[in-house]
Amino acid sequence: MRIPLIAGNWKMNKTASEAATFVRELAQKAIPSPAVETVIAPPFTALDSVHRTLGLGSSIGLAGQNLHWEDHGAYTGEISAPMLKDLGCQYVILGHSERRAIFGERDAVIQKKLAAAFRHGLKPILCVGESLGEREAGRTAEIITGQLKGSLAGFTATHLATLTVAYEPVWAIGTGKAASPEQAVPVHQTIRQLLQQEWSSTIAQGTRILYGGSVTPQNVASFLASDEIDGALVGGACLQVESFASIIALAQKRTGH
Ligand SMILES: O=C(CO)COP(=O)(O)O
Repeated sequence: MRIPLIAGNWKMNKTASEAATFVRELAQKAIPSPAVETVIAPPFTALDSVHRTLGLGSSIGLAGQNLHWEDHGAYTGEISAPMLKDLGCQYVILGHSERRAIFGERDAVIQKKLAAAFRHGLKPILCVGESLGEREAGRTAEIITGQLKGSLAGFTATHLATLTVAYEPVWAIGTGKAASPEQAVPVHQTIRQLLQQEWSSTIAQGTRILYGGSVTPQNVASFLASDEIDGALVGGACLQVESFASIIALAQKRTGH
């Protein structure tokens, strides 16, 4: 049984003090439920204030938005896995399409980052997704498969036990044009089949695959209606307490809690 995950990727939004106000309100509005896991990924500078505001034992988990593959050293401007752990993170988002497109991250680098996450017990949320041109050229499955094989190369089933994959079509991110469930589900199936082929059916059945790209309170239920879609990675709609809390509530409703 895969417990659905609703994760909010704040991207480069909110100062530490704005973040504290936000999570105080979110903790009041979002009713905790064991049926749906909730995670937020504030910018690095807000992690400490969010962690302190939520307090120990909060039902809202924390994720970093990125990390460096080394634990420490001369890497100006970078943040390591032990630093994220120390600030209360259980998760880290890796391979986001904005990291790939704007910062030139390739699968081989994402692989090293995944290794750092696994080494330190941070659960990675690995993002994959095709561009509009790639989809229109009928290359979606090939692109997703290549990204997964490249970034997951060399990892064992034991490593993958803590992996979450997020399918985020690049053309759906921040555009207000979400994929339809009919477009997303076959890609989720492709991802699950690859996990089965390359690792095991236990890994394939146990790995959560989220959908991301213009998820809103209006469309989240249509994604979660499919057994293939184990939650959502939310961008814009996670920045307001009302909309993120209602996405969480809708996910809980889907699971009957
Ligand atoms: O990139 C995303 C989450 O990681 C999705 O962003 P939007 O929900 O704003 O499209």
